[in-house]
Amino acid sequence: MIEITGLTHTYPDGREALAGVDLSVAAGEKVAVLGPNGAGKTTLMLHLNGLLLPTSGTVTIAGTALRRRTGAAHLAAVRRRVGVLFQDPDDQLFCGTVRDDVAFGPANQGLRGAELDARVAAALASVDATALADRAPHHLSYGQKQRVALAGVLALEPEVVVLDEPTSMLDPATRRELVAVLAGIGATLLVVTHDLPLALQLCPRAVILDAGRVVADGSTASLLADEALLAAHRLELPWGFDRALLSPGAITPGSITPGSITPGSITQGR
Ligand SMILES: Nc1ncnc2c1ncn2[C@@H]1O[C@H](COP(=O)(O)OP(=O)(O)OP(=O)(O)O)[C@@H](O)[C@H]1O
Repeated sequence: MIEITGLTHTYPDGREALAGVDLSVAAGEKVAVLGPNGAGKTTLMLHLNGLLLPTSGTVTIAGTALRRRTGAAHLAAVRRRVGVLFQDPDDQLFCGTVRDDVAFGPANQGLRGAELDARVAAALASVDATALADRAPHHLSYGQKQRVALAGVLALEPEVVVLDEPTSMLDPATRRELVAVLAGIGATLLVVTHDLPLALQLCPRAVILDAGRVVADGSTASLLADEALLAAHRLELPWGFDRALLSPGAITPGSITPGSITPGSITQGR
């Protein structure tokens, strides 16, 4: 589904944020993208739907390649397939009501009438935001905005969903509910996060990015169990984290339900 080869990105001021990234992700995989501040995670994410284009190298989504000089038709094809949830939901909420906001993308794709209404209702229900449909997005709390922004992404029924720090501002209950929603998504999922328990809960596979390169790629549990690897890349499990959760088979996709592991149960003191 995602094939990235030799991807470099240098910003106009000369800063090289990606220095040769190679990454393959199969359809339906859930992959966490970990790494210290400034590693290039957001820059990588912005290449997945062509918001940034490679300085060199190629990003191929379901067979459509994005290169330095990619045309509008290729960009549109990729953007139909890849939904991106930005770290700040205010970057993607702009309509007068939540319902209109969630409808915006599918309406742009040509959906109308009952079909559009059903798509919006299903997306809002999937993030437990049905009751917010008539509210003004700019009046919502941060966590509510984030759920509505996710509904807007899911309403497009993307094959790939990319999330940048989806839990950074959520209270524990909202976080737990979001994890359950994301665990149930059939799409290929890439999650950029500093929340290592989230990576473990949601993503069987993780990559560590540092200084613009992939420095580790493997099962999330095995990467998080490698204390030297974590220390080398400024990654830390939360205080009190139960290392038994890193044992093979301790977390399975089936164990993630709205009532399962919470950040509290993982980090509760020892
Ligand atoms: N628009 C920009 N212009 C110039 N440099 C940038 C720009 N955006 C990001 N950078 C630089 O590119 C590098 C990678 O930044 P990026 O935001 O991709 O890292 P990140 O891994 O997402 O970091 P964080 O965990 O802090 O969000 C950093 O050195 C950053 O300062």
